[in-house]
Amino acid sequence: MHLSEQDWAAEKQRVEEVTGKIQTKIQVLEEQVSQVQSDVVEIRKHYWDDVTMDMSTTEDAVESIASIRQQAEVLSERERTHRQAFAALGKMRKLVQSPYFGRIDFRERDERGGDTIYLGIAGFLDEEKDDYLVYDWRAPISSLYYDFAPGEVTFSTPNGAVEGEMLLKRQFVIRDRKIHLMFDTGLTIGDELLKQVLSRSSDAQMKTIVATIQKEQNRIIRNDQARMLIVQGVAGSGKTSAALQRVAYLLYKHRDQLSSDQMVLFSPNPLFNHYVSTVLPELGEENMQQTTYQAYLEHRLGDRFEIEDSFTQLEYVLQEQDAGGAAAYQARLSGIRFKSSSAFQAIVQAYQLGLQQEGMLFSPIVFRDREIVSADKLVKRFYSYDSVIRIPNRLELMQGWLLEQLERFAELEREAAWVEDEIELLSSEDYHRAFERLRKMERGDGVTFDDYEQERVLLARMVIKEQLKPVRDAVKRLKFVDLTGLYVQLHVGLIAEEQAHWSAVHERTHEELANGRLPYEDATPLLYLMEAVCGFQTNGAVRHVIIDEAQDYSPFQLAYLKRLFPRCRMTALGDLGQAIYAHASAYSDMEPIASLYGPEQTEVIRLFRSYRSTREIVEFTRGIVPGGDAIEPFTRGGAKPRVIQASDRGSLHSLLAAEVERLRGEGYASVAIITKTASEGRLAQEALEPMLAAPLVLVTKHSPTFESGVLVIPSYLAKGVEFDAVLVYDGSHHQYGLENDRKLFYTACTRAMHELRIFSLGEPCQWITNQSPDTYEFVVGEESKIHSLGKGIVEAGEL
Ligand SMILES: Nc1ncnc2c1ncn2[C@@H]1O[C@H](COP(=O)(O)OP(=O)(O)OP(=O)(O)O)[C@@H](O)[C@H]1O
Repeated sequence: MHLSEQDWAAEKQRVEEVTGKIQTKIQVLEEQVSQVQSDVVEIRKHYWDDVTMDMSTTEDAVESIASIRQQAEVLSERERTHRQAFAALGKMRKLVQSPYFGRIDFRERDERGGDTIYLGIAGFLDEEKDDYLVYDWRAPISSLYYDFAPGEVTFSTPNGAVEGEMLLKRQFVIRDRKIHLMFDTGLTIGDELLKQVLSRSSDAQMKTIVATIQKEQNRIIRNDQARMLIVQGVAGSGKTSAALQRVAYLLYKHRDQLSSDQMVLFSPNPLFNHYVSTVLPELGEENMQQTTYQAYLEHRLGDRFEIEDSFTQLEYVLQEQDAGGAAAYQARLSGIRFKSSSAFQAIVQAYQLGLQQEGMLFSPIVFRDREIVSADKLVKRFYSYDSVIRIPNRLELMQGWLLEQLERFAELEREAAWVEDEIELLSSEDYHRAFERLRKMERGDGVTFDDYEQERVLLARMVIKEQLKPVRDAVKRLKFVDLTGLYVQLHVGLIAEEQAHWSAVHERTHEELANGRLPYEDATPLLYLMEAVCGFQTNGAVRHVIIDEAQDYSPFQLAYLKRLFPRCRMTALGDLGQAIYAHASAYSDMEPIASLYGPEQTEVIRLFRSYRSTREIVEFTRGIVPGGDAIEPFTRGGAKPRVIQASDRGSLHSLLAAEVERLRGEGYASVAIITKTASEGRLAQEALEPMLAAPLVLVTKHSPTFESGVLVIPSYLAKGVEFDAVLVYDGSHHQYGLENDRKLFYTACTRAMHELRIFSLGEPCQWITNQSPDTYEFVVGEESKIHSLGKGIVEAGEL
């Protein structure tokens, strides 16, 4: 809609006025911050000057403690004020550059006149006039902007619904305190603006979307009812974006009860953690806790086993599958699927119940190769307790008993020859340390260190105590429970159940665990068994858990997370089209997630519109997955995806290198060569690196971050992220020919924002050839022609 010169002049003037006032506020805050900062420094410096310490009588002592406490309170109040002022200053510094992005004129029903409301990433109050010059985008009234076109509207407030009429909706792009763009919009938040935002080059880190949140995304962001909110959205539909703005919204709405450390995001990999870590700070909020499921497993079981990660498991599955899938592979696949299921969880539960009566296994308590308490004795002790006592409680009783046994053992060991030897071996430093420690320990007992006999007794005690420490610690951590044995025994019990390939599964599990390795599919069941036996751990402090790529979690893992966070609300983001793990492809809908809290507590929001990629890319990629017809492209045009067939690996690399150079020449900042596996990635990197002008970075599961530029990245690590241009390294029938490869291929292709090129060594896979030929261009690349063109950069289209 065309805006008049007066409109422009008025809005320009307003921007000047508002930014002027924000600037004044910044000065005030800067002074406040520096003042409070010096207060804090002063208090810390003179902390003890203002404290009166007198311990002569009880009253004096009480007074002294009160005086310390008072001083501590003064300090902590100042520190809090400093934190708040500093955070407010950060927000104002952002706001002054771009104070708002939207305006709505709203008249409440049965009222005259109306209000003009400007929306920005934070609110700004003109304190003198008590007037909000900018409303926070999360304020109740701001939802009008995202949900309605001008006309009849309604929004919810804590005091109920407010109805009225929206008279105007206007969008702005303000940078460096200047209006760059301004227009009045209709129903959706200007497609034009969205097009502009989406056309820009991708970044190594995600951006906020507050200025262009779409109506269906707003439903996700502001949903405050569901215990379990499932967002089932197609690739690039803004699931992650909506979830992050949702965190910001919840932190704002519940600012008195909720803090960022009570929210946890489970990311698909550490790279993704880094990719999304800038969104909340950009919105002036602190980041929530970010982790991966793998990191949690490491935290719980890392001291007992070398835990396989999900990527290594996936590499195994993909490589063995391509190698023809021998019997061992089939057995492992079947084991992975079964061990991920709720049925297996129920078996573990039933097994734990059975252990109340019989079957508990323990490791003997051993010290210096001597058995202090045998496994048999431990079993007898365990079953000597009343059978109504729960297993974890019995173990607690055993723990106390064992610690007593260790005390007794220590007393008896005092005369042992090894103790004498150890004392002899004490260095003079050790000896001195021992002396100091003993002096402190024995203070008041009238014991002196001059008495040789006394000295020897004390040193012996100390030596034994130190040497026994690991045994005592292991007892405290219930490590005398033979967890591995219990888990293997569970497998033995299932052999008769005729579960497919079970003998092979059992053998493999046994062998791996015996070598201290824990396969990924066993990690959650074993952890669950450990907790069922030793006592469940829960985290009641966490109030919101967000699971990204939720389709990649097994039903068992989801149930585990539910138990771990008993007081949380959950947001699960998923796309079945991208379910790439062997355990995940075992189910074909979101049922395992949907049934976690039951239908009454669960709400599902579906997103069909894909924002990441151009219309042409979406029209191609939606043909790869079943049900892809429902995917709606956004109206941003670009080139059709191009499939380039090479006859041998040499020409594949030449074609790829030429394409990379061409795309870089066109100004694309991030170009990703996506391989199926990590080993294919290494091969690609070695071959291509010498052929390219720019450095070629190989991204592995150990890379903590990635920057823009040219990357080689395995498909599963590219999950959740995006690139200006994607070059699928080898989309041939040979590489992606099986049904199991389809989702991996889809995941790789949907990472592209502007350009998609699929190279193929030989015949392309059926996920390409089954599509309508209108959706892509097909080129047979011939190396001879590359040379004949006689230039470094070759356009595949010219071949
Ligand atoms: N309302 C919006 N305004 C601007 N950009 C948007 C909007 N919604 C999504 N986007 C952009 O679309 C891209 C994809 O978003 P996002 O990564 O959140 O999608 P996703 O559904 O999590 O994708 P995937 O499942 O494929 O990883 C991002 O660049 C994001 O900034």
